[in-house]
Amino acid sequence: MGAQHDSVREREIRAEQKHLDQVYERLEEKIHEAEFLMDDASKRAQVGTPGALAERDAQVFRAGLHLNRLNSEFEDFLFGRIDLLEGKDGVRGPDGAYTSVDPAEGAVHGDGTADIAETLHIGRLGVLDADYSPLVIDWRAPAAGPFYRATPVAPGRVVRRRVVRSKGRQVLGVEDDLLRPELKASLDGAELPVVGDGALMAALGRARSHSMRDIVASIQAEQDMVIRAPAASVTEVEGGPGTGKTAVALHRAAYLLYQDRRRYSGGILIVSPTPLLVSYTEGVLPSLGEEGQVAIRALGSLAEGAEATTYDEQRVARVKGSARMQKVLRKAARGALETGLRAPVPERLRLVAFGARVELEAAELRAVRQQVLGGTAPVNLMRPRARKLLLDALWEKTGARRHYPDAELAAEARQGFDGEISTEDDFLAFLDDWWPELSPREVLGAMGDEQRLARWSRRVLRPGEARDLARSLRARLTPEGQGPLSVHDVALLDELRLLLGTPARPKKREADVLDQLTGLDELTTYADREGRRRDRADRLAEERTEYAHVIVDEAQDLTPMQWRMVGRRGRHATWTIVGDPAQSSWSDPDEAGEARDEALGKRPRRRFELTVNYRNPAELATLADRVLALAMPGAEPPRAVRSTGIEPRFAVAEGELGEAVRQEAARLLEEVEGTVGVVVAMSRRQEAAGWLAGLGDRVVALGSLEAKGLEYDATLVASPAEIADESPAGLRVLYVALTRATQRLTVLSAGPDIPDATGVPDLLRD
Ligand SMILES: Nc1ncnc2c1ncn2[C@@H]1O[C@H](COP(=O)(O)OP(=O)(O)OP(=O)(O)O)[C@@H](O)[C@H]1O
Repeated sequence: MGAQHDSVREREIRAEQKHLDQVYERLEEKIHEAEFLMDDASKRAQVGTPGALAERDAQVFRAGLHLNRLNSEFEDFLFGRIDLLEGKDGVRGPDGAYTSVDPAEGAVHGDGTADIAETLHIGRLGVLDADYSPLVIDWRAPAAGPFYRATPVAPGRVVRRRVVRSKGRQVLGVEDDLLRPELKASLDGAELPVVGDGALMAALGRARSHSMRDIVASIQAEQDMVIRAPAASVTEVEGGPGTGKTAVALHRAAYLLYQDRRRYSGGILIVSPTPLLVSYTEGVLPSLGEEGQVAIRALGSLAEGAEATTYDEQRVARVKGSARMQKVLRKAARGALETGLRAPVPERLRLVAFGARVELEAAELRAVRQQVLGGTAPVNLMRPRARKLLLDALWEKTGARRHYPDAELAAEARQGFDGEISTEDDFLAFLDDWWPELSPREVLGAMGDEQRLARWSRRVLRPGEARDLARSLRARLTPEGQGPLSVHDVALLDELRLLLGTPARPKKREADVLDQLTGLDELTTYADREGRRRDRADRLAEERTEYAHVIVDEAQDLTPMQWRMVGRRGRHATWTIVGDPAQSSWSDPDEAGEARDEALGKRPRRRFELTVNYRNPAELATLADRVLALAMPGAEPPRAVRSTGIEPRFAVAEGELGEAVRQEAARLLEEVEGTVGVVVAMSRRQEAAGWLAGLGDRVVALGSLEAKGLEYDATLVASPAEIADESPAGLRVLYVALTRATQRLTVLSAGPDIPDATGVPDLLRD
């Protein structure tokens, strides 16, 4: 039976190889065509006739795309196949495939036999043969839907689903799922063979590296519903750890671009909690053939120019993230004008005008300032009005108006007066000191002064909170606001930018016509393209302040102030929001919920739930579920899809914690092929890196908040009690730490964990 099975497998691999050869032959033809078209197009671009751009549009675009993606050295260009019964209405779509999801009336014969009427191959992009029948269907096309959606309960027309594994041009293996096992199906007159036992398990068991892989070959039905959900509104997705929320969000970005490239030329923003998660996930979209239009940014890098990676103590983070900061910042932006940040605020204005001295006293100046600040415009943009009202007051003071009974003459004289004064150095210097153009950093720096901040935050923050906030700002920033920002400072800076107003920016560089053709600039080496991809992505992020679609990953962790910052970037956007309340490290979910509602406005929402944990084996998930029960009583954990038979290990640090961590990490490195993550309390983040020195780059140390979204073959969680005690949301943070491993988990206890005789810490006991 085994030998026979092997020969079936080999025969099936040969059959898929034949198809793949055909695909590559066709692709080579397309490359030649594309090169010819590109060449021709660039000649026409040099001639520069007005119609040139329009002429070469569609076909060159497509050819360039093929070329670009083909050169991307895909490991598995073609990865799937479905064998289908005839479609119900016999109608075929533009790609040549039947459009109906349901089988035709007579597709299954009375004796339970059926013929395969259609075979579709699914790949990273669509390829048509010379007579326009599909050789490969793009995974995002409607015809590919059944590859992901069909289940044995609702198979539709799908009889057999096959995952084809290939490397370069060589087919390595096939794995089949039979969705209608009750049928005796035949293909070209022979019985339909079935090989292997499922691609999903094979994919899940593979060792992990420091970058995430795409899941195109094994997207599951509940995930596919999210990926292909219509984009007209807000798509909200909740699911426990490992349910594929991040993977789904990334695949959705690729799907949306495929669906409506024109609309999403406005850019897709993916907001990620940490730079670690950004670098872990940023390879997925290029592997799906999508690059330029998507910017993945960490929360600490969302405001222009910021690159924050440091975290505040929880106590301070709670204040900085709170919606109450809006009021404080508003007061600070206005109050900073009166504090003389750069030079003492002048108390009076004295000038000589029309041959006489004119003067405005402190009280008069204050009245002008109050009048201007009564408006709602950003503070820096009020400067012209302040200037105008000063001139009004000065003009009144000269008494000159009375000398000109004729209105026309008076207006002329006034114009002369304004012209004279407003170019005078003394007046300009006064204005700079009295109404300086403030930068967000300057105001943030000014908030480091305890007395000032106490004034600006009166009746909004408690005195202790204001003190903590001022101290935290002063510890990192100079009084001018220079110095490293914390992740939570960035949202404050962004809010200040809004309150202060940005001076007009220089005009954007004209977009390069060749860039728009996605491909003309791609007739280059891979390394070249990588460099350019980064340049382009950077440029995109610099230039865009608003996006057409915003995807928020780990949405449960955004503070109210961060929701405001993200919301500003998607005022006219559609949204996809993925998260898990049970993993939230924010202490006041209600306040964050309100800010989220405000960011999303009245857009209709579509909700989805993901229920299957693809990451953790059941043995590890069961342990994590105990913490979930404490962190969120009554919450339903996701169902772990596989089991390894390997239970978590419990160890106790008898001596120094660092030494024990090192030993246990070394042990895990022996046991797994891929990566090991060592999760410690945030306060131990620095020293933990030192503990692991010399163990190689397969192992990394992480503060508990940095572990968000990441995964490792094995995880070592050092002192659960320390992690849980670090903040009011500590148990949820511990739940995150315990759900990072794909194979093995070691829990290392120290004194505060109160381990029992078998080393199980108090928090994890049954
Ligand atoms: N359909 C699938 N096929 C293969 N692998 C999958 C599938 N869905 C998810 N995975 C894998 O499961 C792991 C968890 O996915 P992901 O990180 O997207 O989950 P998550 O819900 O974002 O988790 P967390 O909430 O813990 O951050 C990843 O390794 C991902 O590749």
